Amino acid sequence: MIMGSSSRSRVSGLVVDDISVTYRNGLTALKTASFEIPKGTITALVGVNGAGKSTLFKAVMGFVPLSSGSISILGLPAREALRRNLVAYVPQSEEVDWNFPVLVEDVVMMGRYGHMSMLRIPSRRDHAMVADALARVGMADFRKRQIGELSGGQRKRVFLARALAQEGQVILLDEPFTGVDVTTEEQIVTLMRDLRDEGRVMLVSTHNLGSVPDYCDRTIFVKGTVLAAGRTAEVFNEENLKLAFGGALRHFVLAGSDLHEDADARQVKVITDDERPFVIYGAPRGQGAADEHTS
Ligand SMILES: Nc1ncnc2c1ncn2[C@@H]1O[C@H](COP(=O)(O)OP(=O)(O)OP(=O)(O)O)[C@@H](O)[C@H]1O
Repeated sequence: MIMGSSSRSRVSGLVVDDISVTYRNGLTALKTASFEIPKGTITALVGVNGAGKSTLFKAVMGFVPLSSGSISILGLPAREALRRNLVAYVPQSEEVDWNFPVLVEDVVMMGRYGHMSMLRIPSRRDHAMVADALARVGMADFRKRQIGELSGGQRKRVFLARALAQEGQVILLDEPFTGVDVTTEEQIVTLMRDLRDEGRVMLVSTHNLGSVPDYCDRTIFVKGTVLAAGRTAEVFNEENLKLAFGGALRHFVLAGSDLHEDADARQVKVITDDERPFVIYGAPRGQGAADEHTS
């Protein structure tokens, strides 16, 4: 249970306090989950399929009701922060109907709807914000294209542009790197770092474990609840990976003649989901702390 304090919550980006979510079919997808992340951070949300990552996003967005607990965003109750358009959501590709005929610039303009009157007539500022957002994700030349004609990576960038046009201060990205090539992944990471440096809160669900320590300041391990949360340097370790992923990850150790021609006792431990291995370089157990790196 996280105890509330008004001075602390003013600097907090996102505080999830003891929340539980039960779907209508009776399945409790999250039970007494808590974590807190400050502003100006990129946080990874990791866990196996069905662990509850999307449910957590939906809970923050107010798409599913909490059966208990509370969420505060930038020091405000979630409902108020949502009303003020402070939270932007970049969905998984599968959640979007790509056959719907809509231009790229119209998708990004949707991010401005919350800032417009009921008539939704875009102002000059709205158009400027859309152009800026598209330029920022490198998609300005595609503004008159149909969204359905774009590649997976280009669509992701358009949805990121929508979040920027919305001026979201808390941005939730649901698996932004699925089906994206390495160059696009790098562009998205660079953009996320810039947004972090502007003081925004980025929460990213990802299955690319190997890249988490590269760009995520914090990590939250999810498995029906929050197993562990904190600075990546402190919590992204073998123990929590095993707790969260168990048999879903392969572990192997390279040592001895597999690794060295001489009698070097050092070893390399690899924990992998077969996409991006997480590599721990170090001495064998009992011979000093391991130095952790990713490939
Ligand atoms: N609308 C729903 N109604 C009932 N159960 C649901 C609903 N949405 C998700 N669930 C269940 O809740 C649990 C958590 O699902 P969730 O989508 O949050 O997992 P996830 O961690 O995002 O998984 P993935 O990595 O596959 O995206 C799963 O058991 C899922 O089957």
